[in-house]
Amino acid sequence: MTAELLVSAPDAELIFDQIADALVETGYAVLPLALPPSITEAMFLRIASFEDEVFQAAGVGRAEEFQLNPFVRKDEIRWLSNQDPVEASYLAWMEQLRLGLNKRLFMGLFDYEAHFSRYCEGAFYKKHVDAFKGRTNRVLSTVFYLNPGWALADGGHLLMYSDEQGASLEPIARITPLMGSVVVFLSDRFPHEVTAANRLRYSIAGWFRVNASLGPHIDPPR
Ligand SMILES: O=C(O)CCC(=O)C(=O)O
Ligand SMILES: [Fe+2]
Repeated sequence: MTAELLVSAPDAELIFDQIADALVETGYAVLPLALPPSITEAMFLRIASFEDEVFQAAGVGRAEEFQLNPFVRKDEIRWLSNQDPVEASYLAWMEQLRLGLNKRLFMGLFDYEAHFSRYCEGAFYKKHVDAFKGRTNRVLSTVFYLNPGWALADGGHLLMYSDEQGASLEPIARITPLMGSVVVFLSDRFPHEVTAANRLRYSIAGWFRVNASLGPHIDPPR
């Protein structure tokens, strides 16, 4: 076996099977390693290389409802684009996932948008849902983590709640943002939060969308 084979990508079709099965069973999937290590590594180097000015304060709501609210979220973001070859390789993998899920689950996923997120020390994102039932075209959320050697004491956990639970109840999942992990979940089903990070924390949040355009009204890209 060559060295290249040893570090070869996890079989994408198998990964897509796992994600599809988990979505059917529980509505969410957590995979410790999904993307080819070369993409993970390159994306880490990319986000780590950004100057502060590259990021913008993350807001809440979309379009005319958009507002900054540092009591809700303190992460900073930068949207991905196909202009950069590294970002394009990540988006290409997500495109494969889009097609793979449409094939397996007939989800009608139409496109994908994603941004880098940077949580500086102390940053958090309070409990929220990524989509309100019937009010959005975001249907499936993805989060990808780029943090080598994340310890429990580093905080910054993604806590997922079941939508039937009240505010005080225990999360159904507590996810460590460890390098290479991927979380995929139905956007309108799971309230979730990012607890305060005790060190710099990188993730990429993304959303598969359905085409919600009706008649001549073209749904805005963002
Ligand atoms: O970074 C994470 O773990 C999740 C971020 C998130 O929930 C979001 O950006 O909507
Ligand atoms: Fe979210």
